Amino acid sequence: MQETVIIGSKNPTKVEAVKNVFQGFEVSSLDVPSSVSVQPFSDEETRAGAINRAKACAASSSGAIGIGLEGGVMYVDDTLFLCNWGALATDDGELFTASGARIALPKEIENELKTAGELSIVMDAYTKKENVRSHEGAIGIFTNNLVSREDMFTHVVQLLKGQLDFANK
Ligand SMILES: O=P(O)(O)OP(=O)(O)OP(=O)(O)OC[C@H]1O[C@@H](n2cnc3c(O)ncnc32)[C@H](O)[C@@H]1O
Ligand SMILES: [Mg+2]
Repeated sequence: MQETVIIGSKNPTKVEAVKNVFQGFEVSSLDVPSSVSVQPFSDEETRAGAINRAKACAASSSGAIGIGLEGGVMYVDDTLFLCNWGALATDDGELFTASGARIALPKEIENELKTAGELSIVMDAYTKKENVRSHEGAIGIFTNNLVSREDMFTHVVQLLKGQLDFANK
């Protein structure tokens, strides 16, 4: 029987990241709530969103591995950073979490975010593009396309799968 992995998002950057790492698995996507704010503003809240999504996916289908990936922002001193968290939950109660690479956001973006409330809105306005969050993402824009949102999430999913493999070897 093929093992099933359910990713708690329809965002293609997240779905592709899971497919990149869980090759040979059946990967499906499910739009589940993160049950945190639409724009998490700390590591704790972003990680909680990832965990909520992973647990909801694992609970949705017997024997499935659930994965949650969540984007947020957090301050280090007075600099706002992009942060991302992932969680992997199994239906027998195992839970692993990992965070992604961080990059400082320009002051202009930080200021706009205070008004707009959501980074996706700010990024589309800033780049004059549509749906940056489903393509290169903010991390792609601010690394001049060297690291895309899918690349960053792929690394997070590798960190999750690696921990699962280590625990079950
Ligand atoms: O459909 P879901 O899975 O919710 O995918 P999303 O793109 O909304 O991603 P998150 O909810 O995980 O991200 C939380 C918020 O931060 C925004 N965001 C996070 N990373 C971003 C990025 O790299 N580029 C643009 N917006 C980003 C995103 O649009 C949300 O407002
Ligand atoms: Mg979202």
